[in-house]
Amino acid sequence: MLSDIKKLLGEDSKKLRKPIILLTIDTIFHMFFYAMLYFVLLDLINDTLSFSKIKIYSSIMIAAFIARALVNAKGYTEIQARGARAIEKMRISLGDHIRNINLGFFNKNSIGSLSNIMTNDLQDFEKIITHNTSDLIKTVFLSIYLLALTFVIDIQLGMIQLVFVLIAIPIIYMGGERVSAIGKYKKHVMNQVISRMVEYLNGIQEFRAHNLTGEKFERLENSFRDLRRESIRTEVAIVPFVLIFQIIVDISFPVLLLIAITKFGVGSIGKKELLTFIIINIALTNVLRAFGAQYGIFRYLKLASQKLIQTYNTPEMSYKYEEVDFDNYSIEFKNVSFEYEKGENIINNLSFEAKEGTMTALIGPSGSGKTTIMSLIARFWDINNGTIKIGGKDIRDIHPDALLKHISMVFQDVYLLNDTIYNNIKLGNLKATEEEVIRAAKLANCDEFIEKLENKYETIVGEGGSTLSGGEKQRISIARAILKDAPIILLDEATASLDADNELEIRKSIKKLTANKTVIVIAHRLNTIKDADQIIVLNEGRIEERGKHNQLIKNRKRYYNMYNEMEKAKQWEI
Ligand SMILES: Nc1ncnc2c1ncn2[C@@H]1O[C@H](COP(=O)(O)OP(=O)(O)OP(=O)(O)O)[C@@H](O)[C@H]1O
Repeated sequence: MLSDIKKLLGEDSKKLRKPIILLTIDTIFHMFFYAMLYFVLLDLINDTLSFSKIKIYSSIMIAAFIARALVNAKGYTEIQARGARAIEKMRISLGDHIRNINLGFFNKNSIGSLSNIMTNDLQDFEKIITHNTSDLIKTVFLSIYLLALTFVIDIQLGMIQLVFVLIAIPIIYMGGERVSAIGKYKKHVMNQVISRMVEYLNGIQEFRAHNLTGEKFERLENSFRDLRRESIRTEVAIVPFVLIFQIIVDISFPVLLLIAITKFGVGSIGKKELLTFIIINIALTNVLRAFGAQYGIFRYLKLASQKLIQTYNTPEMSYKYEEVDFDNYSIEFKNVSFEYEKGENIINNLSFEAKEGTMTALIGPSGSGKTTIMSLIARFWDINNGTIKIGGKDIRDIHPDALLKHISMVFQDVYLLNDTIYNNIKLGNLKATEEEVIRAAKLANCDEFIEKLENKYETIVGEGGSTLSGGEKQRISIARAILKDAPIILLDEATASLDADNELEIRKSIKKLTANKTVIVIAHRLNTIKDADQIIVLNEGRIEERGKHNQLIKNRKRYYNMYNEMEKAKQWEI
């Protein structure tokens, strides 16, 4: 475990040494009470307990008590403060790490499991470093110390004591193994609860619309029930092992006492040794009991650090350059192949060039790979074969953050933070001035609807932007992109039926956003397609046709058919 702590906390683990040492010193002071008890009992037996001796013993006890209080207070406050600071840093670095991992990681880990890692696992790990580790170190240290003292008093008694400990330890270890096994499943159930809760809350509108709230809530309720069952199972799992462990520890006391008294009877140990042994044995029994209880908790909490290490060990996307300047912003795909899951090729040997300052429209049936191409340009995923170059530079050589500085993305599903409209637009460029933010809002045709709101730019938009219409949200995301002013624009046009006003506003704002930029657009509208410098028709991750509108119409193939479909749909709308 200490190696886990070192691995996860890095340099910060050294800062925990001091409070742990302080808390261990506290246990040494704790021993003073047993020492005093020994002397008092000895004096009572020898009838030598005088008032002056009582004064000395009391003073030592009071001094030990004060020393304990001081050391304990210092140790606990330091370990809490340092632990909390270390965990805060870990949260940030874990967030950074996850940001730079290939998105495949999110495919393999559900929302529930990721939330669990970022909240519960980190909290459990915090408990390990702020409470559990020092308590365990204390009990282990004290047990060894007391056991060694037993050997000093009498080797035979020490050996018998050791036998009891050696029988008890594997039992508590087995209990720990059981807790680990069941705890893993409990964590899995916990992930499911969070995932279903997110699913329920996100989809509540949809579920209501389809009269599914009852069924979906039942799904959620079932996961709550599973969690309750697993929580009880985890708690109960350790009980038999702790009980047997404690029975062995408890039995060891009278057995050893009997043997010690017999030895005293036959004269192989003296009165002093017998007394010392009794006191040490009482102390050791208590310490071992505490160890048993702590160990179960420790094994459960330890699961958290394993999950955290696993996440840390997921490699980040590699890169050669931390920052990059491009000579130009042409995008080139050369024999690119890509699969999300092994054996399922989604993009097949794809080659095309989108020249700087031009607009490339991607069209094709659902699932043909349009969104995937966008994600590959932004390096959310790394390709399996071929190269993607921007301005002649392979994007795999560039840090994902550096690459994204040159790219603006406007997607259909706009996610807004639960913050003011102003701050949501400013996300495009955190260094932008107020005038720049308002200018971008005006260019994106947001200004008019924002001015109608009671708190204008200071209006809080609600989680995910729930208080705004789809069109308004999309315009805010366009304002963001205008503010960012990146030379490459990846744009997924809205398919959702926007009202005519909204559509017109959005079209105008997109025109301003995309002027003179390298634009890749998933096109759903005829105007966009007609205006594009190049149209790529995709099917099953392959280019089926490519060219300008007039050219493709003449070809009379898939594009011609799709275009006619769109025309018909347009007439229907009218
Ligand atoms: N994260 C993912 N993990 C696994 N498979 C995925 C993932 N995202 C997309 N796919 C699969 O890749 C294929 C291409 O999907 P993509 O979203 O690129 O298509 P699209 O042309 O944009 O479709 P649409 O027009 O419906 O948005 C689909 O079969 C889809 O199921």
